[in-house]
Amino acid sequence: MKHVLIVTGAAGSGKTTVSGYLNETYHIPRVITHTTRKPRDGEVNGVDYYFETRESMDRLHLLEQVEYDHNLYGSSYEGLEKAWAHSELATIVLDTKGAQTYRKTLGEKAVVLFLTVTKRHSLVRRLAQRGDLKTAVKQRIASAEYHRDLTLPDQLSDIANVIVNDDWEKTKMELDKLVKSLEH
Ligand SMILES: Nc1ncnc2c1ncn2[C@@H]1O[C@H](COP(=O)(O)OP(=O)(O)OP(=O)(O)O)[C@@H](O)[C@H]1O
Ligand SMILES: Nc1nc2c(ncn2[C@@H]2O[C@H](COP(=O)(O)O)[C@@H](O)[C@H]2O)c(=O)[nH]1
Repeated sequence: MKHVLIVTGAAGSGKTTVSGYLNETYHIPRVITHTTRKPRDGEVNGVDYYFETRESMDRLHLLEQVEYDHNLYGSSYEGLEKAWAHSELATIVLDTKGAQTYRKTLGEKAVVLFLTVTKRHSLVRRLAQRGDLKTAVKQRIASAEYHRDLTLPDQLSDIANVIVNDDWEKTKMELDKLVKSLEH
């Protein structure tokens, strides 16, 4: 049975890092999503995101779309099918609202992984270390979506796999266990 691992959690919790690790280690493809956000330094169109305008976003046939920190983000069923054509297991990085939509739409095919950290201030430090501009970090941590995604939504609490991503070595071991459980 095909599965998609939904990687969700707050900004800076390590969603993209986790998805990259699963791709490099297990060749699990990531569904590339669409956004109207401007690319960060080093981000490449078609690799990190499909970068869109509000107009081009309107023309897409999306499975779900959200507004997050004043920008639109959305993902398509075609994107998921494209990833599933290569592998029974795919990953997608979503905010918690998108994670809930996927679970409602795909049921048990959507396996949810919620990332968190013990100390919230480490998230801000990680965003700065990633190279995000000071103004961008300030705006992000002031957004309602950032605060919402610090906590696992009630609707996902019974089904989500939770990883406290304080220590990357431990996180990798937990991810290895999760992948093995999905392979069986
Ligand atoms: N366990 C960890 N310890 C220290 N740094 C980490 C850890 N996991 C990830 N990072 C670093 O934290 C930064 C943010 O990680 P990442 O970009 O994966 O977060 P994200 O959840 O995808 O954020 P966003 O939602 O803002 O895109 C990166 O520089 C990454 O290398
Ligand atoms: N519901 C969706 N959320 C998405 C999608 N693509 C990314 N995201 C999430 O948006 C925020 C902000 O991302 P950033 O790259 O600007 O830091 C983050 O939580 C992503 O996981 C999507 O298609 N749908």
